[in-house]
Amino acid sequence: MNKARLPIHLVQFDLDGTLIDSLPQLWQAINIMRSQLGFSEVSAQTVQLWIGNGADILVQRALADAQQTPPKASLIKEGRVLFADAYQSVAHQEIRLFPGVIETLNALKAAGLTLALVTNKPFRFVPDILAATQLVPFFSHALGGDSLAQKKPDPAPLLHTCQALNILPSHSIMVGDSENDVLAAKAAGMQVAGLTYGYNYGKSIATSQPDWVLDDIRGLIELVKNPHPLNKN
Ligand SMILES: O=C(O)COP(=O)(O)O
Ligand SMILES: [Mg+2]
Repeated sequence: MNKARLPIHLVQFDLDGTLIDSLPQLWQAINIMRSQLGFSEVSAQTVQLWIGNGADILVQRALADAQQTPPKASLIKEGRVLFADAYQSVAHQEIRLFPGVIETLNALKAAGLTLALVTNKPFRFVPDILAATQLVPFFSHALGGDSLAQKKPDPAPLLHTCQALNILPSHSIMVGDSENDVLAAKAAGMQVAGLTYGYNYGKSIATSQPDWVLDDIRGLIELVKNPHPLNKN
């Protein structure tokens, strides 16, 4: 059944796989960590399947794959430090925005909407990435995966952002590439648009049943003006 659609005042964006293609840098950092620990390198396609639950889980997945068994706590600890050092040095280098991102953010801002960032990436990596991609001025609020005790798919970061900006979840939309974004938005009582070009464990975002499925982020520009069920995919 179609829900009544309320006007949208706040757009919350995911980062990895939605605004930026961070796979090259995450892949590089995972391989640096694996090499330093004496493990073989992996393909970008494999690393892509591990993205979505923050850096700690990414490292755990990369080590479990390397050992073909759950890694010991001491190895995970070592891996996290090596990954963090490697990623810190490459995270913002030659980073690519997905097509239409700047055009979309400009159009939404010009339409008077408030924009926020809610990523599962640890917050310490976020400011350099936003600065390198010239995204800083767009966002009124930004949270990382370690900013609160819970991260997506928990609704807490999305609800926290609504509260901080004094905008109701029912007047907000989440935009992301992962089932974690869709689950968090639904649990928060927000509308949600799923993008097809990012990282979702190799699955189609449509399987999570977001309110809209978009192949191009520029689709948001019309959607937020008229978030009517007829626009629904
Ligand atoms: O850090 C991750 O695993 C994914 O980050 P995201 O929430 O911006 O997609
Ligand atoms: Mg993402």
